Amino acid sequence: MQKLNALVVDASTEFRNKARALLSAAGFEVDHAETGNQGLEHAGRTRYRLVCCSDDLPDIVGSEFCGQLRAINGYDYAAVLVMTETDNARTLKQALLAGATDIFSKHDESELGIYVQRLAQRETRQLSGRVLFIEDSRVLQTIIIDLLTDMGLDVDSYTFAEKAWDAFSGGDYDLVITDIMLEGSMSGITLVRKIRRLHEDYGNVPIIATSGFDNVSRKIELFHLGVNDFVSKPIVREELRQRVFNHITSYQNFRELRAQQNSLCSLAMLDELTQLFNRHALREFAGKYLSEAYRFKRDLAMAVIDLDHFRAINEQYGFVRGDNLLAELGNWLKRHVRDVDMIARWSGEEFVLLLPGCDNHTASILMQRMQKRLTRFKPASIGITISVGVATLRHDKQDTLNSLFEMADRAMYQAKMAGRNCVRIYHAESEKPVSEILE
Ligand SMILES: Nc1nc2c(ncn2[C@@H]2O[C@H](COP(=O)(O)OP(=O)(O)OP(=O)(O)O)[C@@H](O)[C@H]2O)c(=O)[nH]1
Repeated sequence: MQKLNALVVDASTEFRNKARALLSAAGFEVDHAETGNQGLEHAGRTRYRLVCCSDDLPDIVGSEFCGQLRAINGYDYAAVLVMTETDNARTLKQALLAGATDIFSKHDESELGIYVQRLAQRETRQLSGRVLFIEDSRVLQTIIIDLLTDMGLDVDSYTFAEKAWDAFSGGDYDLVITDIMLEGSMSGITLVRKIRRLHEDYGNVPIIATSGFDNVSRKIELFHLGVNDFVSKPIVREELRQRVFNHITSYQNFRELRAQQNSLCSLAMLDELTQLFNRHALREFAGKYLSEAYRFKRDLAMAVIDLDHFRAINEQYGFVRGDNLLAELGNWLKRHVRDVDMIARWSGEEFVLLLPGCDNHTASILMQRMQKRLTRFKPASIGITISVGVATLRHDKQDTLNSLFEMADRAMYQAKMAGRNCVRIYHAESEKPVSEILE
């Protein structure tokens, strides 16, 4: 990494001191010169990352200084800032044409301060991340691996796209840099196409294409294919460095945001105590269960499960133990329902289970089985029983989640009335839960 150093060229001691303070605060080591020629001499001896000069030097004008500075070896990519008293468009144009990076007013130091802070942050920020790099020229491979490792990145380098594709399938990369024309049976274009076909977790990785051709229509084709950026050969080290920096940082920011979004989403969907879905999540996902049942004319059952005498359990063992019981029960329920089912905590000690493909009879047999297993399970070492109400979707009545719940809840209430620890089915014909007890 190049040293973070700067040269201030200005005849005014006051301005030199101000500029030195700003640059030092941003982390630059600062040298100074009073005239343009002195400045050029310094620049000839030391390669500065940033040069800040007045447009009104005692010996040469600022634009001429910029031109001569750019001609010195190693100054192609240095930041050259011209400070002016008279902020006008002509000075700006002249300075930019002569090779200045930007022009700042001496009357507003904050702009210069922001610029140097940003530059220092970019220059000193060590990246971390993994790069998949495919290049068949050994010389170029060495140069680019050196650049990327210097930036703090881990590089997996390949000569053939086939091998790179194998590595990509098993790796978690933050960037892919691939030559488009590669030796071997798979081209860089095929590799890009394969990556972009993947699921978004991997398929969104940024891709920089490199190639010796510099044809605009081919570049546009590559963008259509899904390439994010293009660097022509011969590759300019500094250009690639800046592009890599931008792609890696924005992709990592994007991933961080997505992870935050997912965790917020699961926080909003999960019940904290039992780690089951909450009522909100049930409402969110039930639509899919219902619409599939209607669309494919399939059965959909709902079971409302309520713990018996939980108030007495709380009173006997304490609320904390009651909480532990609910947490263990949540975990147990998750493991004891089928993958296709959805279980949610509806309220305190009441749970709702959606059972796609089950009619009343099948659902009640499943619930009866669950009841028996649960009696043996003893969450938090407390023997419990449950009362369960079961109902199925009535296709002719266009039931909703609410109406399905109402029926299953009424059946559950009947189970309580019948002495608890039993399953009751709601029967649509009579609009009343029948006294069918499954024990
Ligand atoms: N520990 C604990 N208790 C809870 C929680 N949520 C609700 N409860 C308790 O669950 C009990 C529910 O009591 P009731 O509605 O009378 O029901 P029950 O005692 O189970 O009686 P039945 O349902 O008729 O068998 C109340 O004492 C609530 O305080 C919770 O998150 N943790």
